[in-house]
Amino acid sequence: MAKKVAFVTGAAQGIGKAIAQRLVHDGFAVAVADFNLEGAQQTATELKQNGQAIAIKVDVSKRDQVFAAIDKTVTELGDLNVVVNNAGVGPTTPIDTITPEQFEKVYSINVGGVYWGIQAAKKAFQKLGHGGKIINASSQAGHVGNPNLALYSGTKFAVRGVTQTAARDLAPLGITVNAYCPGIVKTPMMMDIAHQVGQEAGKDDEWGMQQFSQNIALGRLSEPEDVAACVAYLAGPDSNYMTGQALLIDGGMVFN
Ligand SMILES: NC(=O)C1=CN([C@@H]2O[C@H](COP(=O)(O)OP(=O)(O)OC[C@H]3O[C@@H](n4cnc5c(N)ncnc54)[C@H](O)[C@@H]3O)[C@@H](O)[C@H]2O)C=CC1
Ligand SMILES: CC(=O)C(C)=O
Repeated sequence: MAKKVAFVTGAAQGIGKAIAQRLVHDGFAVAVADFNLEGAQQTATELKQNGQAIAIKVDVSKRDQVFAAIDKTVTELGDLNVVVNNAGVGPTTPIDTITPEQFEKVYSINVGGVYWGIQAAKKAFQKLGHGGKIINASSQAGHVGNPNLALYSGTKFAVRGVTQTAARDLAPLGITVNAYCPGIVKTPMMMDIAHQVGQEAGKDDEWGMQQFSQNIALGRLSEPEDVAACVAYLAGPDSNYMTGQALLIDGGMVFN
């Protein structure tokens, strides 16, 4: 079987790292792309014990950097089949505290990074003469408004909209576009959010996390690997007849 190549952003840690690990396990050569080059290199070194991986520094909010990172992936790994636009930031932003600078930063990364990843993937797939799969990070917070996350939640609703429209635009090229919507995942991002929510209420991190974990039907927080398993499905042939979807992987928090 021909080698498959995946490009994963935000793969130095957390969910992106788990996705990169799972895709290598599934036989992909993986480009670990992150703003944090040292972390990306560390992940790539670990992945190389089980397969092929490279590390690439990229700021996903910068269109030119995303195109250059995808070009580098094709040059070094020889193909491109899957692009996972996973990188994101999640500051807590009570509605009246949002500044133009925060708005610019969070939308540039969480939404801009998805637009640039889609454009660069489309260009590369067309140049390579085949279709491909684009997979974007949304969230349960992109299905229901989460308290104190007005800015973040807005970006994750936007990612669902971008995913649906891109799915329609790119279907004639043999490109599918889907999103994954994790619930509360034990990663550095979620630990930071729990810490901030706890501090604002004069409570500790554990209390902060409990505010998010109360309504999970399956009764536990998510591991990054829970998300990676569903992304592996979106990256593989079993999801070939699926496009424009936003898959909820939240242990049963949001039912729609
Ligand atoms: N942790 C959670 O509970 C949930 C996370 N998500 C989403 O999943 C994705 C991954 O989240 P986590 O792993 O939890 O986050 P994390 O904060 O643990 O890791 C994010 C990674 O993205 C990288 N990154 C940040 N800004 C970047 C930029 N401009 N360019 C390139 N890389 C950049 C960071 O260096 C880091 O390695 C995000 O899009 C997040 O919004 C969605 C739902 C729940
Ligand atoms: C960080 C996030 O996506 C949450 C709380 O759903």
